[in-house]
Amino acid sequence: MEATIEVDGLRKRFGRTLALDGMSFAVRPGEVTGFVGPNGAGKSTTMRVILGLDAADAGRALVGGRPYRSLRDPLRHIGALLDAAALQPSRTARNHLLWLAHSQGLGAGRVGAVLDRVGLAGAARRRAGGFSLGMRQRLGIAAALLADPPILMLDEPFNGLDPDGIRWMRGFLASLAAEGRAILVSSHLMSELQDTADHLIVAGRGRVVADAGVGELLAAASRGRVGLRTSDRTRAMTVLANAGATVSVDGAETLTVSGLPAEEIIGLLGRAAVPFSEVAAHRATLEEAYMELTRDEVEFGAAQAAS
Ligand SMILES: Nc1ncnc2c1ncn2[C@@H]1O[C@H](COP(=O)(O)OP(=O)(O)OP(=O)(O)O)[C@@H](O)[C@H]1O
Repeated sequence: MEATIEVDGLRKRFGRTLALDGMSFAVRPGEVTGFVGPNGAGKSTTMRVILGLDAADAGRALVGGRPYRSLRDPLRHIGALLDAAALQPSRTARNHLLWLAHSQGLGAGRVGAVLDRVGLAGAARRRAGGFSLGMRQRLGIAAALLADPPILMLDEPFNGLDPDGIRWMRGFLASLAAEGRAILVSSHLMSELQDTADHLIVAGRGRVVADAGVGELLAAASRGRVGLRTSDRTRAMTVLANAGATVSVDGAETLTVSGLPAEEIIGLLGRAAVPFSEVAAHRATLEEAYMELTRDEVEFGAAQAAS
């Protein structure tokens, strides 16, 4: 089976709310695809439709080329974590997974392996009710991996993780993708996906606002900006502005310059004897790329709120 998720033209209305308005994208194998967007953009609804938990009013969602409901052993095709809190608190982690495996006809063989894989082997005999949110996320992912599916779909798996947990999750998702799996992971904090996502689907108001490779997005957001460190900010700003650059202040000694290449900046400052200790092409963060992509969405939202 192909390790892909495809959604095409999904529409879904809840009463007066149009939750999905033509949502369309594809998730490819061997990649972590970040699914991002502000609250209410339709991410969870899309995931629920993919799993057949909500029916779309129009459009279709395919898992490995087929609707979820038509899959014979769905857990062998796609593992999902939608709500880490959905567990029986009195059960131990191990018993939770044994129960799941049993109820899905999977056998107990992989329970130890998945507990190990998510770093919960030491807590296997502890009751899940006493787990932190981060541990619950790991347990939820262990459950999603029980049948060793080629596709994983995780709704906000970074939620509640401390910095160590976030680092662990990034590496973990990357290792799952490196095994050839297709990984769809939602988040509303771009910084969490930095160094993990290969591809981004940005959602806004029920549809896709941007769908692109992360490298491409970062390059586009970085283009033409140069960071400058100088102990004479005022003179540097005057010299560069006179040469036609746009200059903004970042910190006490740092400026961002657009409109001039780094070599020209170095030449201009040198000729004017303005001291500087660093001139470097700006490397955008995922957060900046996202802000640029969603600027129109946000302006629209602000204008709406004001009207
Ligand atoms: N069962 C429901 N009944 C009514 N409205 C719903 C229901 N589920 C979702 N919605 C609405 O649909 C819209 C999309 O919600 P959804 O949860 O899919 O967004 P999201 O992108 O996942 O946001 P979040 O990051 O907050 O989870 C929201 O306006 C939400 O209030």
